[in-house]
Amino acid sequence: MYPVQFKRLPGNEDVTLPQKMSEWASGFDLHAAVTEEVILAPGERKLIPTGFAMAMPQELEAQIRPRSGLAYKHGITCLNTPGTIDADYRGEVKVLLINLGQEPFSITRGERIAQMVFQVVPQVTVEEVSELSDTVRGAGGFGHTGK
Ligand SMILES: O=c1ccn([C@H]2C[C@H](O)[C@@H](COP(=O)(O)OP(=O)(O)OP(=O)(O)O)O2)c(=O)[nH]1
Ligand SMILES: [Mg+2]
Repeated sequence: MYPVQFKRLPGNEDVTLPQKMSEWASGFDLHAAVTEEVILAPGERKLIPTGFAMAMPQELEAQIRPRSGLAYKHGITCLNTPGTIDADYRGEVKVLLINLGQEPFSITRGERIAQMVFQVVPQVTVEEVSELSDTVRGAGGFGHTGK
């Protein structure tokens, strides 16, 4: 178990902190901390506040992912999915939503807009080299094995 801390930001006492909606859910649902109703027009993107900041062990990251229900029913997704929350970030967590649907979408305070999944990030060493090891695939990519 990795210890993660959530800090409610001032003025957001009424906004639910990230929470799992079922016992074994991967994601903690994130709630909008908008002060008034926000409308996303078709094609429009907006950065939505969540009203909290957090701290996690340095070997973790958090990913901000869309909710499939909003994507399926309304075409609402995260533009930068998965959004990356670095372990050393102490600012407010925000969600970059975009409306890929045909209708305006309304976001009200407290509504669940996205989810956050924690991941372990392997620590690596890097070095610059002049030759890489050979593989069967080589430089083939972008569909070179067929459709
Ligand atoms: O969906 C997101 C993505 C990022 N962030 C915050 C946390 C993250 O640690 C920081 C930087 O994100 P990222 O590295 O993706 O953005 P950047 O454009 O590289 O900014 P920076 O130069 O600050 O790293 O912004 C969010 O709150 N929500
Ligand atoms: Mg960055």
